[in-house]
Amino acid sequence: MPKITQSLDAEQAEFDSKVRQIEEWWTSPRQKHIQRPYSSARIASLRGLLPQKYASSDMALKLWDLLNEHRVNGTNEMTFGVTDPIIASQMAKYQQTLYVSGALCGFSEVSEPGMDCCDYPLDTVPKVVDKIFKSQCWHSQRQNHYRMLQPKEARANLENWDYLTPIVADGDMGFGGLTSTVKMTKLFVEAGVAMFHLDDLAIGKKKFTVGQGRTVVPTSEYLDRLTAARMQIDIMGAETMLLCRCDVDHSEFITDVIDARDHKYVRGATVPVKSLQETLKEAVEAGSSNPLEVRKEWIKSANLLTFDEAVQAIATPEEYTTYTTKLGSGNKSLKDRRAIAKETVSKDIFFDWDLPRSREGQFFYKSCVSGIVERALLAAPLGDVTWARMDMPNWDDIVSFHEQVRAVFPDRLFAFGYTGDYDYPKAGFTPEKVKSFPSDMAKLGVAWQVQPIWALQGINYQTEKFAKLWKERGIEGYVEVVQKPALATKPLTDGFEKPSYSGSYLCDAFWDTVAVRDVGEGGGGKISENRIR
Ligand SMILES: C[C@](O)(C(=O)O)[C@H](CC(=O)O)C(=O)O
Repeated sequence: MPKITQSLDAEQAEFDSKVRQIEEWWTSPRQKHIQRPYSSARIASLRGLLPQKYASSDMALKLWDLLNEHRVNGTNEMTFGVTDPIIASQMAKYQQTLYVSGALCGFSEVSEPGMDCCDYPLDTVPKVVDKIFKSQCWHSQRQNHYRMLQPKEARANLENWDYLTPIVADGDMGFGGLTSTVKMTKLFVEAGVAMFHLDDLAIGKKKFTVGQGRTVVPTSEYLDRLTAARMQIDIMGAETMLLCRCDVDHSEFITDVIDARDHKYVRGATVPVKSLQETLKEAVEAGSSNPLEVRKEWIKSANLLTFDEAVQAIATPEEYTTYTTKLGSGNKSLKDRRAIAKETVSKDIFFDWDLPRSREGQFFYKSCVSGIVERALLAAPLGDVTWARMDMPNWDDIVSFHEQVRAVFPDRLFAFGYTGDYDYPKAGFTPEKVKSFPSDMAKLGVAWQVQPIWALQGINYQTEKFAKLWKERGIEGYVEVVQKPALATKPLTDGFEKPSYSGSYLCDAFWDTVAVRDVGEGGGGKISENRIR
């Protein structure tokens, strides 16, 4: 291996210049809102010596412009989840972005399918992004080639789609410790993603049917995750956008109480009872067949409250006012809260956040809008877009959340996901309100909106209909219900009619270019690239 012979002075000058370049880059309109907790020199020192350029940067800049245009106009992009390049190609005609959903990938892009538990390998979603991005490039190539086969005037009548729609992808909770997040980020950038989201959910603790809610990680862990991703994007010198998703809404647990900023939302038992785990163990040993019911009863008996709620329940109204005044608006730890309560409230406050801890050690957590706002505000400077993921669309909460964040960051971009099983009537939405929901949210700055799992509900529905038709009517049904309408659809659904979706012209052009010959009838007609040139 040859040694690098550069002088120390030259090496230092090169390094200093790289640091200056990074600093300049960070002041660009796309970058200037981001606040890094690390220096440009640290990033320069973390880079390798071979400068790389990533398509992810081009796609991110495109997305950045698109979403900011929407924000300024109070409009929005509407997209849906996709894992299949064929579906992605048709979306390009109506959507300006695509979403690669983790839930969908977990169902269809792995050898062992399962519910949206993020238990698939960390490269699963990046691989799907890579597949779709390459297909977008291919469509763009074949369309461009086909157009350039035609004389200039004829091109006016041809379809001309922008297949290079920026891809937004699901980074879930980063798939492990910080080095996993770094590796996943690298894969996303290399795959051509425009933006990906990282959530504050706990790894391995997504539960759906056991009557328990989501689990979030401490604020500090969430911010570290986002910082790890941002650092890796910076190391790569990419423009890739980071979407900070916060899952506090409807979260029932937090994994740890290491961060005092979370203390006011942690719930504890306010009566001296046996711990939940002891109670469950004893119940099971005594032959209980319904531990869920035992858990429910225990929760009732323990009167779970946050510390401040426990103070309010015990103190006189005057004492509580003195308590909250002394508390101020800072993020006091439980220890500080206890000390203030001791000074201001005459009775003792019983509060034990260990008694309710789950089998896996999680603490009970009170989800509320202020909790989401606090996290979103802390996360915002590390990312580009904010998403408060909601289990149910509560309009008042949606307005309150976005208004509070916008009061601090007026130009903030927001995202929103129409989770598949939203029950709109139950959430108080009239049909009119459902209709205006996207545009109402757009006025709050929610520039990017997604139905993440259409491919489950929608494709299942369409496939079931076609499977029935095929069984009952065979090829006649196919011709009448699929082929004829597909070929009659304008714009074309790219179903076997010229301009050839299959890319046959492109394929023939390769032969043609290599062999410098006409491709003959049935391929590209008599047109050859060499003749056009
Ligand atoms: C967006 C999401 O993360 C996904 O994996 O698609 C899911 C989708 C859903 O549950 O509808 C989520 O919102 O958690």
